[in-house]
Amino acid sequence: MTDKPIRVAVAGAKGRMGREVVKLLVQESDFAFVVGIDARLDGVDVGTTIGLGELGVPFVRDLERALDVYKPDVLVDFTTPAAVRRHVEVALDRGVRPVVGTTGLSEAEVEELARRAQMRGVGGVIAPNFAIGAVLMMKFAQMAAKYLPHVEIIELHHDQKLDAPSGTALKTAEGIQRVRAEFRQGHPDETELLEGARGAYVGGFRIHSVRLPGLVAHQEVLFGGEGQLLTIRHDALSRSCFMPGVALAIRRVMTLDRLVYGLEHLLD
Ligand SMILES: NC(=O)C1=CN([C@@H]2O[C@H](COP(=O)(O)OP(=O)(O)OC[C@H]3O[C@@H](n4cnc5c(N)ncnc54)[C@H](OP(=O)(O)O)[C@@H]3O)[C@@H](O)[C@H]2O)C=CC1
Ligand SMILES: O=C(O)C1=N[C@H](C(=O)O)C[C@H](O)C1
Repeated sequence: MTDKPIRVAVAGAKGRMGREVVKLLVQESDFAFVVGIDARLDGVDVGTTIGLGELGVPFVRDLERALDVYKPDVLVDFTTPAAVRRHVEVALDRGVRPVVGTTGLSEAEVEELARRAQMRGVGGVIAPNFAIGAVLMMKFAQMAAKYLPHVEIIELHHDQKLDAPSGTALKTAEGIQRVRAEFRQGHPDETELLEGARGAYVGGFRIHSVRLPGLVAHQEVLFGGEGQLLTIRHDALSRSCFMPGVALAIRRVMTLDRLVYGLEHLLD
């Protein structure tokens, strides 16, 4: 007996990440791409819109209708910080498992969504970064912070990004805060001559956000100690680097009975 393919809906299918996800879904035989969600392209074929040729898979304007009519097992979401929370709620309430790459959810919102998933008995994955290299960068940064607690994060992204700091930078900071006793770095009398010069303050250290055309997604975590510096850096040079993580999440979410935050929870 062959297993049935996993039915997948994609919110944000015509965006930079959504397009890559659609390519992934049509390449892998254990996935069936059933519907795209887009407010402005109701009824239009997703494939022709994103240059993949006719796929026979429509865009549907309304998320509720898309889930009710096409009955996906999984909703992949790469949309915007403004849309993502409601999308996850709608999916969970219908028993559809969310796999979310969209950033901008606060820790409190993630906790609230995890409670909702538990109440409904539905699995889900929220991962601010699906690239294995970025997951390792966050892990290495957490290891280093225990021994080198003076740290600054610099994240660099393309200039169309809506949220700052990035979800990856915030998750890196959360991990560091778990192992670093809180203290305020730098000189106590330090003054910003230009507002924002020292970046965003989180638990005693700083996150700096750079936005430029030409960049994709990059992050450095810098540690300083007496007579030494350690830099941990990850560069996403192409959005294809996120796809193995997305594929893993779609497959693994089918067996989860809770919502997990971070790809690391799906790795050995
Ligand atoms: N977790 C990870 O590994 C990664 C996460 N990201 C995150 O993914 C998100 C998307 O990034 P990216 O693809 O670059 O962004 P894009 O702006 O290229 O794509 C977002 C898409 O979502 C659509 N959209 C907006 N609102 C809705 C809605 N309510 N319903 C359905 N579709 C909607 C947009 O349509 P329109 O333009 O018409 O509004 C657009 O097509 C960001 O939050 C980003 O930080 C990005 C890369 C990796
Ligand atoms: O918007 C992006 O591009 C990215 N967003 C995610 C984030 O905010 O961390 C992941 C990656 O950095 C690319």
